[in-house]
Amino acid sequence: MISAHSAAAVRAAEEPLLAARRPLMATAAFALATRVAAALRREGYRVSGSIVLLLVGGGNNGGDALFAGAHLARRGCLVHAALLGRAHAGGLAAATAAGVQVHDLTEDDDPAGAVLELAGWSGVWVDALVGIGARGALREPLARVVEALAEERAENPGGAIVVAVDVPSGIGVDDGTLPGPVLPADVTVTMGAPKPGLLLPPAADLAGRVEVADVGLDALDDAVPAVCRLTGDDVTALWPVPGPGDHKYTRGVLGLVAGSQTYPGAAVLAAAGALRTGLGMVRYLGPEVPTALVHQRFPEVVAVPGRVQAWVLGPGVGPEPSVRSEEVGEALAAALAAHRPVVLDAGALALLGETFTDLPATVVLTPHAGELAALLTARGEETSREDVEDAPARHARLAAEITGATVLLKGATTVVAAPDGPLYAQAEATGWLATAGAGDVLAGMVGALLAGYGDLLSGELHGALPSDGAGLPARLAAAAALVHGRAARTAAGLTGEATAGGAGAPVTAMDVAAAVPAALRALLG
Ligand SMILES: NC(=O)C1=CN([C@@H]2O[C@H](COP(=O)(O)OP(=O)(O)OC[C@H]3O[C@@H](n4cnc5c(N)ncnc54)[C@H](O)[C@@H]3O)[C@@H](O)[C@H]2O)[C@H](O)CC1
Ligand SMILES: [K+]
Repeated sequence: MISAHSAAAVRAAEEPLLAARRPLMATAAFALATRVAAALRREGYRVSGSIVLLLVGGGNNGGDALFAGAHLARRGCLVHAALLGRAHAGGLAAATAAGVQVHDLTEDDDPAGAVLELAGWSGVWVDALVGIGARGALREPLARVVEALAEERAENPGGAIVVAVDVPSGIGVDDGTLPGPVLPADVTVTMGAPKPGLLLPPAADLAGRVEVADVGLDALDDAVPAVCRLTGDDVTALWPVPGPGDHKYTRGVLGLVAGSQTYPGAAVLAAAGALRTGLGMVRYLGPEVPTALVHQRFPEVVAVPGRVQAWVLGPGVGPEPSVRSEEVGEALAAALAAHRPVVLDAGALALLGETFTDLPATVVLTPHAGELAALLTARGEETSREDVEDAPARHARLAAEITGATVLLKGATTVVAAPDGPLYAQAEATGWLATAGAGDVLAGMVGALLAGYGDLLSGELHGALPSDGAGLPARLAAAAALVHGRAARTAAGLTGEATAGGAGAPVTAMDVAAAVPAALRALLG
Protein backbone atom coordinates (compact mmCIF):
# COMPACT_ATOMS: atom_id res chain seq x y z
CA MET A 1 0.00 0.00 0.00
CA ILE A 2 1.14 3.53 -0.82
CA SER A 3 0.52 5.87 2.14
CA ALA A 4 0.39 9.65 1.72
CA HIS A 5 0.80 12.00 4.67
CA SER A 6 -0.43 15.56 5.12
CA ALA A 7 1.89 18.54 5.18
CA ALA A 8 1.27 18.88 8.91
CA ALA A 9 2.15 15.24 9.57
CA VAL A 10 5.38 15.60 7.57
CA ARG A 11 6.34 18.74 9.47
CA ALA A 12 5.61 17.01 12.79
CA ALA A 13 7.86 14.12 11.74
CA GLU A 14 10.59 16.53 10.64
CA GLU A 15 10.60 18.56 13.86
CA PRO A 16 12.53 16.22 16.18
CA LEU A 17 15.05 15.52 13.44
CA LEU A 18 15.57 19.23 12.79
CA ALA A 19 15.87 19.81 16.53
CA ALA A 20 18.54 17.11 16.60
CA ARG A 21 20.20 19.01 13.75
CA ARG A 22 19.84 16.10 11.35
CA PRO A 23 20.90 17.30 7.86
CA LEU A 24 17.44 16.83 6.34
CA MET A 25 17.90 19.35 3.59
CA ALA A 26 21.30 18.00 2.61
CA THR A 27 19.82 14.50 2.43
CA ALA A 28 16.85 15.75 0.43
CA ALA A 29 19.07 17.68 -1.94
CA PHE A 30 21.39 14.78 -2.59
CA ALA A 31 18.42 12.55 -3.34
CA LEU A 32 16.99 15.20 -5.65
CA ALA A 33 20.29 15.53 -7.56
CA THR A 34 20.51 11.76 -7.93
CA ARG A 35 16.93 11.57 -9.28
CA VAL A 36 17.54 14.42 -11.74
CA ALA A 37 20.62 12.59 -13.05
CA ALA A 38 18.61 9.36 -13.35
CA ALA A 39 15.86 11.19 -15.25
CA LEU A 40 18.44 12.54 -17.71
CA ARG A 41 19.91 9.09 -18.25
CA ARG A 42 16.43 7.55 -18.67
CA GLU A 43 15.88 9.95 -21.57
CA GLY A 44 19.24 9.02 -23.07
CA TYR A 45 21.11 12.16 -22.08
CA ARG A 46 24.57 12.32 -20.49
CA VAL A 47 24.58 14.04 -17.11
CA SER A 48 27.77 15.95 -17.71
CA GLY A 49 27.10 18.79 -20.11
CA SER A 50 23.34 18.82 -19.59
CA ILE A 51 21.85 22.22 -18.89
CA VAL A 52 19.67 22.36 -15.77
CA LEU A 53 17.42 25.28 -14.81
CA LEU A 54 16.47 25.62 -11.12
CA LEU A 55 13.27 27.58 -10.47
CA VAL A 56 13.91 28.75 -6.91
CA GLY A 57 11.26 30.10 -4.55
CA GLY A 58 11.72 31.80 -1.22
CA GLY A 59 11.55 28.82 1.13
CA ASN A 60 13.18 25.50 1.90
CA ASN A 61 11.70 23.96 -1.24
CA GLY A 62 14.02 26.30 -3.13
CA GLY A 63 16.77 25.40 -0.69
CA ASP A 64 16.52 21.76 -1.70
CA ALA A 65 17.02 22.71 -5.33
CA LEU A 66 20.00 25.02 -4.70
CA PHE A 67 21.92 22.35 -2.78
CA ALA A 68 20.96 19.81 -5.44
CA GLY A 69 22.13 22.22 -8.13
CA ALA A 70 25.54 22.36 -6.43
CA HIS A 71 25.78 18.55 -6.64
CA LEU A 72 24.78 18.60 -10.31
CA ALA A 73 27.27 21.36 -11.13
CA ARG A 74 30.02 19.29 -9.56
CA ARG A 75 28.94 16.41 -11.83
CA GLY A 76 29.48 18.56 -14.89
CA CYS A 77 26.00 19.95 -15.47
CA LEU A 78 25.64 23.57 -16.56
CA VAL A 79 23.28 24.77 -13.84
CA HIS A 80 21.31 28.03 -13.85
CA ALA A 81 19.31 29.18 -10.82
CA ALA A 82 16.44 31.63 -11.43
CA LEU A 83 15.71 33.22 -8.02
CA LEU A 84 12.04 34.20 -7.71
CA GLY A 85 11.98 34.70 -3.95
CA ARG A 86 14.44 35.47 -1.17
CA ALA A 87 16.59 32.39 -1.70
CA HIS A 88 17.71 30.03 1.08
CA ALA A 89 21.04 31.54 2.12
CA GLY A 90 22.93 28.28 2.70
CA GLY A 91 21.68 26.81 -0.54
CA LEU A 92 22.60 29.95 -2.45
CA ALA A 93 26.12 29.94 -1.01
CA ALA A 94 26.60 26.27 -1.87
CA ALA A 95 25.26 26.74 -5.39
CA THR A 96 27.43 29.79 -6.05
CA ALA A 97 30.54 28.04 -4.70
CA ALA A 98 29.90 25.10 -7.02
CA GLY A 99 29.64 27.31 -10.07
CA VAL A 100 25.87 27.53 -10.46
CA GLN A 101 25.00 30.59 -12.51
CA VAL A 102 22.58 32.62 -10.37
CA HIS A 103 19.98 34.93 -11.99
CA ASP A 104 18.28 37.06 -9.33
CA LEU A 105 14.89 37.85 -10.88
CA THR A 106 13.27 39.12 -7.67
CA GLU A 107 13.49 42.74 -8.89
CA ASP A 108 13.08 41.91 -12.60
CA ASP A 109 10.08 43.62 -14.21
CA ASP A 110 9.39 40.60 -16.47
CA PRO A 111 10.56 37.50 -14.62
CA ALA A 112 8.43 35.23 -16.83
CA GLY A 113 10.22 36.45 -19.95
CA ALA A 114 13.62 35.99 -18.34
CA VAL A 115 12.72 32.49 -17.14
CA LEU A 116 11.39 31.51 -20.58
CA GLU A 117 14.67 32.53 -22.14
CA LEU A 118 16.69 30.45 -19.66
CA ALA A 119 14.22 27.57 -20.03
CA GLY A 120 14.65 27.58 -23.81
CA TRP A 121 18.24 26.37 -23.47
CA SER A 122 17.68 23.94 -20.60
CA GLY A 123 17.14 20.20 -20.80
CA VAL A 124 15.76 19.98 -17.25
CA TRP A 125 13.51 22.40 -15.38
CA VAL A 126 13.53 21.84 -11.59
CA ASP A 127 10.32 23.25 -10.08
CA ALA A 128 11.29 24.40 -6.58
CA LEU A 129 9.05 27.45 -6.29
CA VAL A 130 6.90 26.18 -3.43
CA GLY A 131 6.49 22.84 -1.66
CA ILE A 132 4.41 22.00 1.38
CA GLY A 133 4.60 25.61 2.47
CA ALA A 134 2.25 26.67 -0.34
CA ARG A 135 -0.78 28.69 0.74
CA GLY A 136 -3.49 28.75 -1.91
CA ALA A 137 -3.06 29.48 -5.62
CA LEU A 138 0.37 30.67 -6.72
CA ARG A 139 0.71 34.43 -6.29
CA GLU A 140 2.42 36.71 -8.81
CA PRO A 141 5.06 36.66 -10.17
CA LEU A 142 5.18 32.86 -9.67
CA ALA A 143 1.76 32.40 -11.26
CA ARG A 144 2.80 34.10 -14.51
CA VAL A 145 6.13 32.26 -14.60
CA VAL A 146 4.37 28.90 -14.19
CA GLU A 147 1.72 29.76 -16.77
CA ALA A 148 4.41 30.72 -19.30
CA LEU A 149 6.38 27.52 -18.71
CA ALA A 150 3.25 25.38 -18.87
CA GLU A 151 2.29 27.01 -22.19
CA GLU A 152 5.82 26.44 -23.52
CA ARG A 153 5.70 22.80 -22.40
CA ALA A 154 2.28 22.27 -23.97
CA GLU A 155 3.60 23.63 -27.29
CA ASN A 156 6.81 21.54 -27.09
CA PRO A 157 5.82 18.36 -25.22
CA GLY A 158 9.03 16.56 -26.15
CA GLY A 159 11.14 19.39 -24.73
CA ALA A 160 12.66 19.75 -21.28
CA ILE A 161 12.23 17.19 -18.49
CA VAL A 162 10.28 18.81 -15.64
CA VAL A 163 11.25 17.62 -12.15
CA ALA A 164 9.03 18.90 -9.31
CA VAL A 165 10.62 19.18 -5.88
CA ASP A 166 8.38 17.60 -3.20
CA VAL A 167 5.20 18.53 -5.12
CA PRO A 168 4.42 20.40 -8.33
CA SER A 169 4.32 24.01 -7.12
CA GLY A 170 0.81 25.32 -6.55
CA ILE A 171 -1.20 22.11 -6.15
CA GLY A 172 -3.51 21.59 -3.18
CA VAL A 173 -0.93 19.60 -1.18
CA ASP A 174 -3.50 17.98 1.15
CA ASP A 175 -6.60 17.78 -1.06
CA GLY A 176 -5.37 17.35 -4.64
CA THR A 177 -7.09 20.47 -5.94
CA LEU A 178 -5.66 22.87 -8.53
CA PRO A 179 -6.35 26.32 -7.04
CA GLY A 180 -4.34 28.06 -9.79
CA PRO A 181 -1.67 27.47 -12.46
CA VAL A 182 0.61 24.44 -12.03
CA LEU A 183 3.52 23.26 -14.19
CA PRO A 184 2.88 19.59 -15.05
CA ALA A 185 5.87 17.44 -14.03
CA ASP A 186 7.45 14.40 -15.65
CA VAL A 187 8.89 13.38 -12.28
CA THR A 188 8.03 14.48 -8.74
CA VAL A 189 10.74 13.79 -6.16
CA THR A 190 8.78 13.94 -2.90
CA MET A 191 10.57 14.11 0.43
CA GLY A 192 9.95 11.54 3.15
CA ALA A 193 6.52 10.33 1.98
CA PRO A 194 4.00 11.00 -0.79
CA LYS A 195 1.64 13.92 -0.07
CA PRO A 196 -2.14 13.50 -0.58
CA GLY A 197 -2.05 15.82 -3.60
CA LEU A 198 0.19 13.32 -5.39
CA LEU A 199 -2.49 10.60 -5.17
CA LEU A 200 -5.71 12.65 -5.38
CA PRO A 201 -7.17 13.94 -8.66
CA PRO A 202 -6.94 16.34 -10.36
CA ALA A 203 -3.49 17.36 -8.99
CA ALA A 204 -2.20 13.77 -9.11
CA ASP A 205 -2.57 13.84 -12.89
CA LEU A 206 0.11 16.56 -13.06
CA ALA A 207 2.72 14.85 -10.84
CA GLY A 208 4.15 12.44 -13.40
CA ARG A 209 6.29 9.62 -12.01
CA VAL A 210 6.34 10.02 -8.20
CA GLU A 211 9.60 9.02 -6.53
CA VAL A 212 9.93 9.09 -2.74
CA ALA A 213 13.25 10.32 -1.35
CA ASP A 214 14.03 8.80 2.05
CA VAL A 215 15.02 11.61 4.40
CA GLY A 216 14.62 9.53 7.57
CA LEU A 217 11.06 10.50 8.55
CA ASP A 218 10.61 7.16 10.35
CA ALA A 219 7.95 8.67 12.62
CA LEU A 220 5.58 8.55 9.65
CA ASP A 221 5.69 4.73 9.68
CA ASP A 222 3.42 4.77 12.74
CA ALA A 223 1.28 7.71 11.64
CA VAL A 224 -2.22 7.16 10.23
CA PRO A 225 -1.97 8.09 6.54
CA ALA A 226 -4.27 10.75 5.09
CA VAL A 227 -4.63 8.95 1.77
CA CYS A 228 -3.85 5.35 0.78
CA ARG A 229 -3.52 3.60 -2.56
CA LEU A 230 -3.96 -0.17 -2.43
CA THR A 231 -1.49 -2.14 -4.52
CA GLY A 232 -1.75 -5.69 -5.83
CA ASP A 233 -0.39 -7.23 -2.63
CA ASP A 234 -3.10 -5.58 -0.53
CA VAL A 235 -5.80 -6.99 -2.80
CA THR A 236 -4.26 -10.45 -2.61
CA ALA A 237 -4.40 -10.26 1.19
CA LEU A 238 -8.03 -9.09 1.14
CA TRP A 239 -9.58 -11.25 -1.57
CA PRO A 240 -11.74 -14.11 -0.17
CA VAL A 241 -10.26 -17.30 -1.66
CA PRO A 242 -12.46 -20.35 -0.84
CA GLY A 243 -11.09 -23.44 0.89
CA PRO A 244 -12.30 -27.02 1.38
CA GLY A 245 -14.59 -26.02 4.24
CA ASP A 246 -16.45 -23.40 2.25
CA HIS A 247 -19.98 -23.53 0.86
CA LYS A 248 -22.13 -20.88 -0.78
CA TYR A 249 -23.20 -19.32 2.50
CA THR A 250 -19.67 -19.01 3.82
CA ARG A 251 -18.57 -17.56 0.48
CA GLY A 252 -21.43 -15.07 0.62
CA VAL A 253 -24.79 -14.69 -1.05
CA LEU A 254 -25.53 -11.35 -2.70
CA GLY A 255 -29.06 -9.97 -3.09
CA LEU A 256 -29.38 -7.94 -6.29
CA VAL A 257 -32.23 -5.48 -6.83
CA ALA A 258 -31.21 -3.94 -10.13
CA GLY A 259 -32.51 -3.40 -13.62
CA SER A 260 -35.97 -2.32 -14.66
CA GLN A 261 -38.21 -2.66 -17.66
CA THR A 262 -36.49 0.47 -19.03
CA TYR A 263 -32.90 -0.56 -18.20
CA PRO A 264 -32.94 -4.37 -17.99
CA GLY A 265 -29.28 -4.72 -19.03
CA ALA A 266 -27.96 -3.22 -15.77
CA ALA A 267 -29.20 -6.33 -13.96
CA VAL A 268 -27.09 -8.54 -16.24
CA LEU A 269 -24.04 -6.31 -15.88
CA ALA A 270 -24.23 -6.10 -12.08
CA ALA A 271 -24.73 -9.87 -11.91
CA ALA A 272 -21.72 -10.35 -14.20
CA GLY A 273 -19.53 -8.18 -12.00
CA ALA A 274 -20.57 -10.07 -8.88
CA LEU A 275 -20.23 -13.56 -10.34
CA ARG A 276 -16.82 -12.90 -11.92
CA THR A 277 -15.58 -11.48 -8.62
CA GLY A 278 -16.39 -14.80 -6.99
CA LEU A 279 -19.04 -15.49 -4.32
CA GLY A 280 -21.43 -18.20 -3.18
CA MET A 281 -24.53 -17.12 -5.09
CA VAL A 282 -26.45 -14.18 -6.53
CA ARG A 283 -30.15 -13.83 -5.69
CA TYR A 284 -31.75 -11.57 -8.29
CA LEU A 285 -35.07 -9.89 -7.48
CA GLY A 286 -36.68 -7.97 -10.31
CA PRO A 287 -39.34 -7.74 -13.04
CA GLU A 288 -39.88 -10.34 -15.72
CA VAL A 289 -37.79 -8.84 -18.53
CA PRO A 290 -34.51 -8.35 -16.63
CA THR A 291 -35.04 -11.65 -14.82
CA ALA A 292 -35.25 -13.46 -18.15
CA LEU A 293 -32.15 -11.68 -19.44
CA VAL A 294 -30.17 -12.48 -16.31
CA HIS A 295 -31.19 -16.15 -16.46
CA GLN A 296 -30.37 -16.35 -20.16
CA ARG A 297 -26.83 -15.14 -19.45
CA PHE A 298 -26.33 -16.62 -15.97
CA PRO A 299 -28.56 -19.66 -15.23
CA GLU A 300 -26.73 -20.01 -11.89
CA VAL A 301 -28.48 -16.88 -10.57
CA VAL A 302 -31.38 -17.70 -8.22
CA ALA A 303 -34.48 -15.52 -8.68
CA VAL A 304 -36.34 -16.19 -5.43
CA PRO A 305 -36.05 -14.37 -2.08
CA GLY A 306 -34.00 -15.96 0.68
CA ARG A 307 -30.99 -15.50 2.93
CA VAL A 308 -28.38 -13.01 1.74
CA GLN A 309 -25.28 -11.55 3.37
CA ALA A 310 -25.15 -8.31 1.36
CA TRP A 311 -27.19 -6.34 -1.17
CA VAL A 312 -26.64 -4.30 -4.31
CA LEU A 313 -29.53 -1.91 -4.91
CA GLY A 314 -30.16 0.51 -7.72
CA PRO A 315 -28.20 -0.19 -10.93
CA GLY A 316 -30.52 0.43 -13.88
CA VAL A 317 -33.19 2.00 -11.67
CA GLY A 318 -33.93 5.60 -12.54
CA PRO A 319 -33.76 8.44 -9.96
CA GLU A 320 -37.40 9.37 -10.57
CA PRO A 321 -39.99 7.82 -8.20
CA SER A 322 -41.41 4.59 -9.63
CA VAL A 323 -42.71 1.20 -8.55
CA ARG A 324 -39.17 -0.09 -9.02
CA SER A 325 -37.64 2.65 -6.87
CA GLU A 326 -40.18 1.83 -4.15
CA GLU A 327 -39.04 -1.80 -4.29
CA VAL A 328 -35.45 -0.58 -3.91
CA GLY A 329 -36.49 1.53 -0.91
CA GLU A 330 -38.19 -1.46 0.73
CA ALA A 331 -35.12 -3.61 0.13
CA LEU A 332 -32.90 -0.92 1.65
CA ALA A 333 -35.05 -0.63 4.76
CA ALA A 334 -34.99 -4.42 5.18
CA ALA A 335 -31.22 -4.61 4.64
CA LEU A 336 -30.56 -1.90 7.23
CA ALA A 337 -32.89 -3.57 9.71
CA ALA A 338 -30.95 -6.81 9.23
CA HIS A 339 -27.61 -4.95 9.54
CA ARG A 340 -26.60 -6.21 6.12
CA PRO A 341 -23.93 -4.39 4.09
CA VAL A 342 -25.42 -2.65 1.07
CA VAL A 343 -24.15 -1.06 -2.15
CA LEU A 344 -26.36 1.85 -3.28
CA ASP A 345 -25.94 2.80 -6.92
CA ALA A 346 -27.76 4.96 -9.47
CA GLY A 347 -31.49 5.28 -8.62
CA ALA A 348 -30.96 4.05 -5.04
CA LEU A 349 -28.88 7.16 -4.34
CA ALA A 350 -31.92 9.36 -4.98
CA LEU A 351 -33.61 7.67 -2.00
CA LEU A 352 -31.10 9.22 0.38
CA GLY A 353 -32.72 12.65 0.30
CA GLU A 354 -34.74 12.60 3.49
CA THR A 355 -35.82 9.06 4.40
CA PHE A 356 -32.47 7.39 5.03
CA THR A 357 -30.33 9.69 7.10
CA ASP A 358 -27.72 8.19 9.42
CA LEU A 359 -26.34 5.20 7.56
CA PRO A 360 -23.65 2.80 8.85
CA ALA A 361 -20.25 2.69 7.09
CA THR A 362 -21.24 -0.78 5.81
CA VAL A 363 -23.45 1.04 3.31
CA VAL A 364 -21.32 1.86 0.24
CA LEU A 365 -22.55 4.60 -2.11
CA THR A 366 -21.15 4.42 -5.67
CA PRO A 367 -22.00 7.76 -7.31
CA HIS A 368 -20.36 9.43 -10.27
CA ALA A 369 -19.67 13.17 -9.94
CA GLY A 370 -23.15 14.22 -11.08
CA GLU A 371 -24.91 11.84 -8.70
CA LEU A 372 -22.72 12.99 -5.81
CA ALA A 373 -23.52 16.62 -6.59
CA ALA A 374 -27.24 15.80 -6.58
CA LEU A 375 -26.93 13.86 -3.32
CA LEU A 376 -25.08 16.70 -1.56
CA THR A 377 -27.51 19.28 -2.92
CA ALA A 378 -30.42 17.18 -1.65
CA ARG A 379 -28.78 17.30 1.77
CA GLY A 380 -28.52 21.08 1.69
CA GLU A 381 -24.98 21.42 0.33
CA GLU A 382 -25.58 23.19 -3.00
CA THR A 383 -23.00 21.46 -5.25
CA SER A 384 -22.46 21.17 -9.00
CA ARG A 385 -20.81 18.34 -10.95
CA GLU A 386 -17.91 20.73 -11.70
CA ASP A 387 -17.47 21.42 -7.97
CA VAL A 388 -17.10 17.67 -7.38
CA GLU A 389 -14.70 17.22 -10.32
CA ASP A 390 -12.56 20.12 -9.08
CA ALA A 391 -12.30 18.66 -5.55
CA PRO A 392 -13.34 14.98 -5.58
CA ALA A 393 -11.68 14.05 -2.27
CA ARG A 394 -13.25 16.95 -0.38
CA HIS A 395 -16.75 16.17 -1.68
CA ALA A 396 -16.49 12.41 -1.18
CA ARG A 397 -15.39 13.01 2.42
CA LEU A 398 -18.23 15.53 2.92
CA ALA A 399 -20.81 13.02 1.64
CA ALA A 400 -19.40 10.34 3.94
CA GLU A 401 -19.65 12.69 6.92
CA ILE A 402 -23.20 13.80 6.05
CA THR A 403 -24.62 10.33 5.34
CA GLY A 404 -22.42 8.17 7.60
CA ALA A 405 -21.91 5.84 4.62
CA THR A 406 -18.75 4.85 2.76
CA VAL A 407 -18.59 6.79 -0.53
CA LEU A 408 -16.89 5.41 -3.66
CA LEU A 409 -16.73 8.33 -6.10
CA LYS A 410 -16.21 6.97 -9.60
CA GLY A 411 -13.82 8.73 -11.95
CA ALA A 412 -10.56 8.31 -13.88
CA THR A 413 -9.16 7.98 -10.36
CA THR A 414 -11.67 6.38 -8.00
CA VAL A 415 -11.74 8.03 -4.57
CA VAL A 416 -13.18 6.17 -1.57
CA ALA A 417 -14.05 8.06 1.62
CA ALA A 418 -15.47 6.74 4.91
CA PRO A 419 -16.67 8.84 7.86
CA ASP A 420 -13.36 8.02 9.54
CA GLY A 421 -10.10 6.46 8.45
CA PRO A 422 -7.99 7.29 5.39
CA LEU A 423 -9.19 8.20 1.92
CA TYR A 424 -8.34 5.73 -0.85
CA ALA A 425 -7.37 6.80 -4.37
CA GLN A 426 -7.18 4.08 -7.00
CA ALA A 427 -5.85 5.02 -10.43
CA GLU A 428 -5.60 1.69 -12.32
CA ALA A 429 -8.32 2.46 -14.85
CA THR A 430 -7.87 3.15 -18.53
CA GLY A 431 -9.90 5.66 -20.49
CA TRP A 432 -11.57 2.75 -22.30
CA LEU A 433 -13.43 2.04 -19.04
CA ALA A 434 -15.54 5.17 -19.59
CA THR A 435 -18.28 3.16 -21.26
CA ALA A 436 -21.95 2.46 -20.49
CA GLY A 437 -22.52 -0.20 -17.85
CA ALA A 438 -19.01 -0.14 -16.36
CA GLY A 439 -20.50 1.29 -13.16
CA ASP A 440 -23.08 -1.51 -12.98
CA VAL A 441 -20.24 -4.05 -13.18
CA LEU A 442 -18.32 -2.24 -10.42
CA ALA A 443 -21.41 -2.17 -8.17
CA GLY A 444 -21.70 -5.94 -8.55
CA MET A 445 -18.00 -6.38 -7.74
CA VAL A 446 -18.21 -4.27 -4.59
CA GLY A 447 -21.34 -6.18 -3.55
CA ALA A 448 -19.64 -9.54 -4.03
CA LEU A 449 -16.75 -8.52 -1.79
CA LEU A 450 -19.12 -7.20 0.87
CA ALA A 451 -21.04 -10.49 0.68
CA GLY A 452 -17.79 -12.40 1.11
CA TYR A 453 -17.22 -10.50 4.34
CA GLY A 454 -20.97 -10.23 5.00
CA ASP A 455 -21.17 -12.05 8.32
CA LEU A 456 -18.17 -10.16 9.72
CA LEU A 457 -19.56 -6.82 8.52
CA SER A 458 -23.00 -7.63 9.91
CA GLY A 459 -21.31 -8.27 13.21
CA GLU A 460 -22.68 -11.78 13.35
CA LEU A 461 -19.27 -13.19 14.01
CA HIS A 462 -18.27 -10.69 16.66
CA GLY A 463 -21.33 -8.92 18.08
CA ALA A 464 -20.80 -5.22 17.25
CA LEU A 465 -18.62 -4.56 14.20
CA PRO A 466 -15.15 -5.56 15.50
CA SER A 467 -12.25 -3.13 15.41
CA ASP A 468 -10.67 -5.20 12.66
CA GLY A 469 -13.90 -4.63 10.71
CA ALA A 470 -13.69 -0.84 11.05
CA GLY A 471 -12.65 0.68 7.76
CA LEU A 472 -13.13 -2.69 6.03
CA PRO A 473 -15.97 -1.51 3.72
CA ALA A 474 -13.74 1.28 2.37
CA ARG A 475 -10.82 -1.10 1.83
CA LEU A 476 -13.06 -3.61 0.05
CA ALA A 477 -14.52 -0.87 -2.16
CA ALA A 478 -11.01 0.31 -3.04
CA ALA A 479 -9.94 -3.27 -3.77
CA ALA A 480 -12.91 -3.73 -6.10
CA ALA A 481 -12.00 -0.48 -7.87
CA LEU A 482 -8.39 -1.68 -8.31
CA VAL A 483 -9.49 -4.99 -9.84
CA HIS A 484 -12.15 -3.25 -11.97
CA GLY A 485 -9.44 -0.99 -13.40
CA ARG A 486 -7.00 -3.87 -13.93
CA ALA A 487 -9.72 -5.93 -15.64
CA ALA A 488 -10.46 -3.03 -17.98
CA ARG A 489 -6.76 -2.78 -18.82
CA THR A 490 -6.60 -6.53 -19.42
CA ALA A 491 -9.69 -6.39 -21.65
CA ALA A 492 -8.24 -3.42 -23.55
CA GLY A 493 -5.00 -5.31 -24.18
CA LEU A 494 -3.02 -3.10 -21.80
CA THR A 495 -0.94 -5.29 -19.50
CA GLY A 496 0.89 -4.44 -16.29
CA GLU A 497 0.92 -1.31 -14.24
CA ALA A 498 -1.16 1.74 -15.02
CA THR A 499 1.93 3.39 -16.44
CA ALA A 500 2.54 0.71 -19.09
CA GLY A 501 2.47 2.12 -22.63
CA GLY A 502 0.18 1.28 -25.51
CA ALA A 503 -3.19 2.71 -26.49
CA GLY A 504 -5.20 -0.49 -26.01
CA ALA A 505 -8.56 -0.99 -27.69
CA PRO A 506 -12.28 -0.40 -27.03
CA VAL A 507 -14.00 -2.55 -24.39
CA THR A 508 -17.62 -3.07 -23.42
CA ALA A 509 -18.76 -3.31 -19.81
CA MET A 510 -19.31 -7.04 -20.31
CA ASP A 511 -15.71 -7.37 -21.61
CA VAL A 512 -14.55 -5.79 -18.34
CA ALA A 513 -16.59 -8.26 -16.27
CA ALA A 514 -15.30 -11.17 -18.37
CA ALA A 515 -11.70 -10.04 -17.75
CA VAL A 516 -12.04 -9.93 -13.95
CA PRO A 517 -10.94 -13.59 -13.44
CA ALA A 518 -7.80 -13.01 -15.55
CA ALA A 519 -6.99 -9.85 -13.59
CA LEU A 520 -7.47 -11.78 -10.36
CA ARG A 521 -5.31 -14.66 -11.55
CA ALA A 522 -2.52 -12.17 -12.21
CA LEU A 523 -2.97 -10.71 -8.73
CA LEU A 524 -3.60 -13.87 -6.69
CA GLY A 525 -0.87 -15.82 -8.44
N1 LIG B 1 12.11 21.51 6.99
C1 LIG B 1 13.22 21.12 6.35
O1 LIG B 1 14.36 21.34 6.72
C2 LIG B 1 13.07 20.39 5.12
C3 LIG B 1 12.13 20.84 4.20
N2 LIG B 1 12.11 20.31 2.97
C4 LIG B 1 11.65 21.12 1.85
O2 LIG B 1 11.09 22.32 2.34
C5 LIG B 1 9.80 22.50 1.81
C6 LIG B 1 8.97 23.26 2.79
O3 LIG B 1 9.66 24.46 2.95
P1 LIG B 1 8.97 25.77 3.55
O4 LIG B 1 10.04 26.76 3.68
O5 LIG B 1 8.19 25.39 4.74
O6 LIG B 1 7.92 26.25 2.47
P2 LIG B 1 8.03 26.22 0.89
O7 LIG B 1 9.43 26.38 0.44
O8 LIG B 1 7.28 25.04 0.45
O9 LIG B 1 7.17 27.51 0.50
C7 LIG B 1 7.31 28.65 1.25
C8 LIG B 1 7.69 29.76 0.26
O10 LIG B 1 6.68 29.82 -0.73
C9 LIG B 1 6.00 31.07 -0.64
N3 LIG B 1 4.61 30.80 -0.92
C10 LIG B 1 3.73 30.10 -0.17
N4 LIG B 1 2.53 30.05 -0.79
C11 LIG B 1 2.67 30.74 -1.95
C12 LIG B 1 1.78 31.05 -3.01
N5 LIG B 1 0.50 30.63 -3.00
N6 LIG B 1 2.24 31.79 -4.06
C13 LIG B 1 3.52 32.23 -4.06
N7 LIG B 1 4.45 31.96 -3.09
C14 LIG B 1 3.99 31.23 -2.04
C15 LIG B 1 6.27 31.55 0.75
O11 LIG B 1 6.18 32.95 0.76
C16 LIG B 1 7.71 31.08 0.96
O12 LIG B 1 8.57 31.92 0.29
C17 LIG B 1 9.33 21.13 1.51
O13 LIG B 1 8.33 21.13 0.52
C18 LIG B 1 10.58 20.44 1.05
O14 LIG B 1 10.82 20.68 -0.30
C19 LIG B 1 13.13 19.29 2.70
O15 LIG B 1 12.84 18.51 1.65
C20 LIG B 1 13.33 18.41 3.89
C21 LIG B 1 13.91 19.24 4.93
K1 LIG C 1 7.83 22.38 -5.86
